[in-house]
Amino acid sequence: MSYPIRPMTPSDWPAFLEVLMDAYNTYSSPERNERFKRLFDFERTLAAFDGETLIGGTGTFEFDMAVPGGTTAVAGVTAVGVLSSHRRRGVLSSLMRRQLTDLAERGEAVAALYASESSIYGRYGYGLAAEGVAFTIDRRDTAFSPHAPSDPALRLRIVNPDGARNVFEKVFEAVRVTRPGMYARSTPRWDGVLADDEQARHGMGPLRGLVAEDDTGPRGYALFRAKEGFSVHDIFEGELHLYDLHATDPAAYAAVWRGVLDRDLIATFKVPTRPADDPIRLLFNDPRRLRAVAVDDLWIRLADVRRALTERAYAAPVDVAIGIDDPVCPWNTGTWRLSADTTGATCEPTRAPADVTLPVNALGAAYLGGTSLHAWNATGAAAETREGALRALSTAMSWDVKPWAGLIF
Ligand SMILES: CC(=O)SCCNC(=O)CCNC(=O)[C@H](O)C(C)(C)COP(=O)(O)OP(=O)(O)OC[C@H]1O[C@@H](n2cnc3c(N)ncnc32)[C@H](O)[C@@H]1OP(=O)(O)O
Repeated sequence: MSYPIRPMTPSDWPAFLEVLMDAYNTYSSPERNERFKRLFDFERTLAAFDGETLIGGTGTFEFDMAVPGGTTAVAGVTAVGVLSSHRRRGVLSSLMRRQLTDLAERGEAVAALYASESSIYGRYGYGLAAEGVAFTIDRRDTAFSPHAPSDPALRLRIVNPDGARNVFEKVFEAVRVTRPGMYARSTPRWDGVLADDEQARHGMGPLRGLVAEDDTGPRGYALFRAKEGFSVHDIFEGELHLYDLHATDPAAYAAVWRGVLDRDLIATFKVPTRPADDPIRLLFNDPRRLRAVAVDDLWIRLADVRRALTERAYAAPVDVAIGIDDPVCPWNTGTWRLSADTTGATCEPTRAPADVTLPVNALGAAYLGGTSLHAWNATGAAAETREGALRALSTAMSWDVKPWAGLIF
């Protein structure tokens, strides 16, 4: 059966919410729904219909996202859901194909998403491009190394997050361009970050803010929630969840972390996601005590390979003909000559034989600089016909700052 697809209008919103609630087995408060709606540009949504009934949908946000060497426009794919009565009939596949076609036609070369399950999006040409780490830290194990930076000019201040939004924004804006994957936060996006209703709390206490500043202004901040707790012997064993922590310089970074870790009466700190190369691992005296677990961060799909490859810089000069077979976005199929260096790149179709052949997922996975192509070669998914070409491409696509978006959308 085919299910016609068209962009949603505001009048489709209640039906779309019903689909999402059903698909995600969840409930969302009216306040949260309203906040969610404010994030959407209806022209960037798509819905599938069975007769008059909306049975599946998705949308994209327009992000200014950091990539190696700068920032570029990236479509952030979100709110993918299909009514449970209509699953496994190809609705998602139709939505994905249409969405990627629309993006490429609009000149948006790169799509990004957070996947609810890592088995879903590979078939549409997405590759896992960024990984984060989650930490569970015992309060007794948080000593810093004696080499941790410090600055006596820094002061810590506890703030009401609502009243300190401009402080967070200032620090975040300075930091976000430095790490591939981080994206600009619009006002409604900050509304979501700072939301503090019952649902946002997930059983924890109110959102609290901590700012590190000196006479020149803010240099770092953290956003967290805590929950008091007790052992059977009435010993305080509270828990703290750290959500957002950014700083403009090493001393402020260390000061904000210390300000969080030094809170009394907490037994365990949980940090759902940090960058894989988070410097906290170098600051801890005994880094293994951070008890790190890898978590998926961004999946990337090159909707327009040619254009996407010119929208980032490269770590080393490279000149390579890349063969791509892309059944989902057939306009990408062919051989592309990438000539690039540390300042930029050109990418043109070529009749020359390919030096390397890659699935489009591999290019997506490597796009933000965090994934080596070696493993793709080792699984047989990628291959080279010119010796050394794959390693040269992999080296050029790598980047010294690990990618991470750090905020699910
Ligand atoms: C970016 C985001 O928003 S991530 C959120 C994704 N949404 C969810 O997880 C909500 C709950 N799940 C759903 O709503 C649906 O099951 C969806 C959207 C994941 C899939 O929708 P469907 O319409 O059933 O997918 P569709 O029928 O097009 O399936 C296409 C293929 O994906 C496979 N597939 C679909 N869902 C899954 C899954 N959850 N896990 C593994 N494979 C899956 C199908 O088996 C099919 O495989 P095939 O191509 O080999 O035949």
